[in-house]
Amino acid sequence: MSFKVQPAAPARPNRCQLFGPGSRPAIFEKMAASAADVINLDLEDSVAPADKDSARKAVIEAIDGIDWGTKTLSVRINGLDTPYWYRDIVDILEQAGDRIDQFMIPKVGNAADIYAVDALVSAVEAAKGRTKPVALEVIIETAAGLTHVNEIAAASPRLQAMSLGAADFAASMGMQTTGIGGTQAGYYMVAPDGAQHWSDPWHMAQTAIVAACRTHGILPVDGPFGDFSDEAGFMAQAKRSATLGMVGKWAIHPKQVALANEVFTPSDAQITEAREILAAMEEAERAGQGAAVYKGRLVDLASIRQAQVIVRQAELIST
Ligand SMILES: CC(=O)SCCNC(=O)CCNC(=O)[C@H](O)C(C)(C)COP(=O)(O)OP(=O)(O)OC[C@H]1O[C@@H](n2cnc3c(N)ncnc32)[C@H](O)[C@@H]1OP(=O)(O)O
Ligand SMILES: O=CC(=O)O
Ligand SMILES: [Mg+2]
Repeated sequence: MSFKVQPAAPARPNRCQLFGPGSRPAIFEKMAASAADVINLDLEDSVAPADKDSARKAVIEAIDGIDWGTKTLSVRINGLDTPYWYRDIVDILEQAGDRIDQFMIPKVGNAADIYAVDALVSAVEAAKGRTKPVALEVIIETAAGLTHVNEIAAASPRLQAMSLGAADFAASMGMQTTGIGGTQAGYYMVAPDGAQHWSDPWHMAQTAIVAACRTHGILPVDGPFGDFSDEAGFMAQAKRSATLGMVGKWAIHPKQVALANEVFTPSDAQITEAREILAAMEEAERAGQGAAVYKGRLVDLASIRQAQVIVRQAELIST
């Protein structure tokens, strides 16, 4: 272990982030009634330029006008390369109440992007005497974002979560696909017997995001899976993300909420196994041993840390 202890990520459930266009207020109540842990009201790419002002107004009304329960309420602002983003922040912080928890910043390219938003948020909060600081979350969805992912993760104490945005990421990288997440037809290897084996084109970006997040105590989240009719594809993508250390996934359709919650909630079997490993290690410790055998396999002090990840996830969700 480094001298610097790995910081803990925010202790709140983030298994599913349900998105909805800010220009479609008719679905806001449905979003609030969903089983998603986080709600993302979108002012960015799901809102046409002509609707930016009216969507912002609708979101401001909805922040206080709808009962969001205990959900984390986040608004995705427009990108810093647009004329809209400063007004998203200023109008929301001047006109909406304290129920907003977080701004999501899309297409971040470096730490200075976060600094700019942090500075603006801080100024408006101070001017309005707001006592609840708004948190930030970011999307890594450009080549620059991935290149600077570590400095982005370290950029502000307001930062709580970081998502991979597969659609814009693919576009920025020049990837030859129009799919949003999941298996890509061109990304395969040929085995000696001629069989095709699909590989995961999102793996490197996901792993880089998880490492940056874990280094700086931020929640790593998998972004959208566009084909909402493909449940098996969503589940496979989500399971890969969970296996790599991500804590949740976006839903771009209500159908996907239950799927994400299922994958990112440890199963009873996983919890039982984790608790048995911890018990086996306590027994080993009492016997003066640092390693033991559990169901025919090695468990040691590292296994305690692995098992604690599962137990902590389960405890977080049950509270
Ligand atoms: C690449 C990115 O940036 S992704 C993030 C930005 N994108 C978004 O926010 C898009 C979010 N999703 C949507 O806008 C919509 O789900 C769409 C356009 C994909 C599909 O919308 P629809 O054609 O209305 O879907 P569908 O007819 O299957 O909806 C079924 C029900 O769910 C509701 N619904 C649709 N989307 C949502 C949502 N995001 N949240 C809650 N409820 C929703 C519908 O109102 C409908 O309700 P009803 O049964 O009471 O009539
Ligand atoms: O914003 C999300 C994306 O995939 O692009
Ligand atoms: Mg995007």
